[in-house]
Amino acid sequence: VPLAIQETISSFPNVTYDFVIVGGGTAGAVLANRLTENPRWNVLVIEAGPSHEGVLDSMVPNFSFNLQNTIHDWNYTSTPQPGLNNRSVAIPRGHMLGGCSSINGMFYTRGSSSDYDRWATVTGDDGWSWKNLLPYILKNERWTSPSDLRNTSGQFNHTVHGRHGKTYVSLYSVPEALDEKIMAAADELGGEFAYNIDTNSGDPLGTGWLQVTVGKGERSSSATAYLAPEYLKRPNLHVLVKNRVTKLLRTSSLTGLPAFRTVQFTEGYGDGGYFQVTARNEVILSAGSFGTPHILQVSGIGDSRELLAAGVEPIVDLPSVGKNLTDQPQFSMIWSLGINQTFTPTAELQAQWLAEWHAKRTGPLTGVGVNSIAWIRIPDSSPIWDTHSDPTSGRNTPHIELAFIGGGLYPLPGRIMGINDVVAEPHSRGSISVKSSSIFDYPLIDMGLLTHPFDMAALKHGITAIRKFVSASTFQAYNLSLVYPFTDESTDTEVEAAIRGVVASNVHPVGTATMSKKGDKWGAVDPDLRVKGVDGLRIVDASVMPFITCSHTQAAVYAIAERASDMIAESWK
Ligand SMILES: Cc1cc2nc3c(=O)[nH]c(=O)nc-3n(C[C@H](O)[C@H](O)[C@H](O)COP(=O)(O)OP(=O)(O)OC[C@H]3O[C@@H](n4cnc5c(N)ncnc54)[C@H](O)[C@@H]3O)c2cc1C
Repeated sequence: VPLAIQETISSFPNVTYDFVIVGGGTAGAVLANRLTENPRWNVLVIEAGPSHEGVLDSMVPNFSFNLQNTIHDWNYTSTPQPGLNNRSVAIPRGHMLGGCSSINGMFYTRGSSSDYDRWATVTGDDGWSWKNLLPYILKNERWTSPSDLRNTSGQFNHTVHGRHGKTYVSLYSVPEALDEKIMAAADELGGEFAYNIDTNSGDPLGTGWLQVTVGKGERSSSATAYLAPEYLKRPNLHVLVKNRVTKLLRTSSLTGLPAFRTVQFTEGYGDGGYFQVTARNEVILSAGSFGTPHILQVSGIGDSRELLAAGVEPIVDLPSVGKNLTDQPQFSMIWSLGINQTFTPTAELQAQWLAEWHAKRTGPLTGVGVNSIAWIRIPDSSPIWDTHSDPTSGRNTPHIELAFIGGGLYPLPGRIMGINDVVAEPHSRGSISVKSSSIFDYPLIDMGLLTHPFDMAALKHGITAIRKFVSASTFQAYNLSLVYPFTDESTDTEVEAAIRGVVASNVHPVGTATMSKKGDKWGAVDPDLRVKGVDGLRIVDASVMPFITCSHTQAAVYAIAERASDMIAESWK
């Protein structure tokens, strides 16, 4: 373990910290790196989970699912979901350095330009627009070749990528038989499925190749990138792991607003006693969409009535904390292939793949399981618009994401084919609320999945689009039969019941401490990410997104964190 990462606070030299970052996750690691570029600032990161170093399942792209339900996952469970026949759903969250970027599926998708332009409109800060945020998106990105080193020309647009950032981004690396079918179907059907050379240009609509946060055959997380050994050498960066922040404490204030510059934390579960650290400049909350609102709530910052009911003394009434929880409902349609020759990954093959990965960082384990995606917009002519308003940010924005899952190994297809149907920008909202004054009592997480009827209508539109897609002539050779979660014979009522029976969270919760205009009564932070009505405290993570992006959310989090680092540095220089 490098000196900069320690498990007890007393292992660090006794210094005054200029910034204390709560959560060494996706955003937190970016801030830790950028703020310590200034050698005059001492920065402490407090992370609840362990270090990322040496965790094989986090390094090998194909092993990411092994991390769920382990010490590296917070293992949250939702409340019973009325939209899902009262089922509770699992919501994994990273519990290690790098946070979710250390356990996620590595999809690299930015969303649409209108998503960011909408943030700029609702916050009144043009700095959040696509045009102004793009430099930060590129500042994060280090575009590189996929591990199979194939010729990728025509598979991406080099003008929209950054080459000098920290997080590796590359095209998928394990070609599959299904790939050519997907592209042949996109060609044959055209229109909404037409090939899009780069769905990360700000205009995602259409079918394209997947880009992933993988470089040199390994996962690139915010920990591997921003807390790389060269940065851990900085004497002004201290990273404390396996310590949970339990509360923010009030400190004296010069502005008249309540100040919260002291952080209380503990090793393990509090049995070893509690510690405190006070930041000279600011405390930055980067504990993620659940951790951040929960810490605010146990510290007395939130909806006063809710806090009182949970036995927490309210200090700052901020009713938006924990509201506006937004996530994408998703499920997979699965077909079996009616052909003789399909591929099965035997134990022997898997052992060979692992040996290849260890020796060369190449081979099938460098893949994430998906090579292409399509982003579909419900047409203006759809009857859906007779009864629903459009939740998306603009006309270049999809309602539905399709992700294609093959499971084969070139040239053989897998035994089954899956297509994920995802509502990219849902209407439904949920909430996270505090249960007691102890951080160790998990909060109540209501994902709100499928509580708005538009989201069901959108998923059904997705099913129609998927059926059209697999009707392309290229799929005839596969002799497909739909086996899950309904069949081609199912009635509309059966389909809807099946959807409610299987829909899960797309594990992209955002919006629980949302940005709004300065002076707005709703929202938790101003456009400069300062907590409203509070001094000395900012939030930098997925919780500040006022609306979800039509994407997997890590690219947007990286952009927020890169811009926030500049804003914070600017205000204390
Ligand atoms: C299984 C999974 C798959 C995903 N797949 C993708 C994908 O393929 N592509 C994509 O773009 N996005 C994906 N996402 C979503 C994406 O990774 C997240 O949106 C993003 O990483 C969130 O970043 P964050 O900084 O807001 O929070 P996090 O990365 O979660 O960071 C929060 C950190 O704070 C720590 N913390 C929380 N509470 C405390 C406390 N009290 N004290 C100390 N530390 C605390 C946590 O342990 C964590 O390290 C996935 C997420 C998951 C969980």
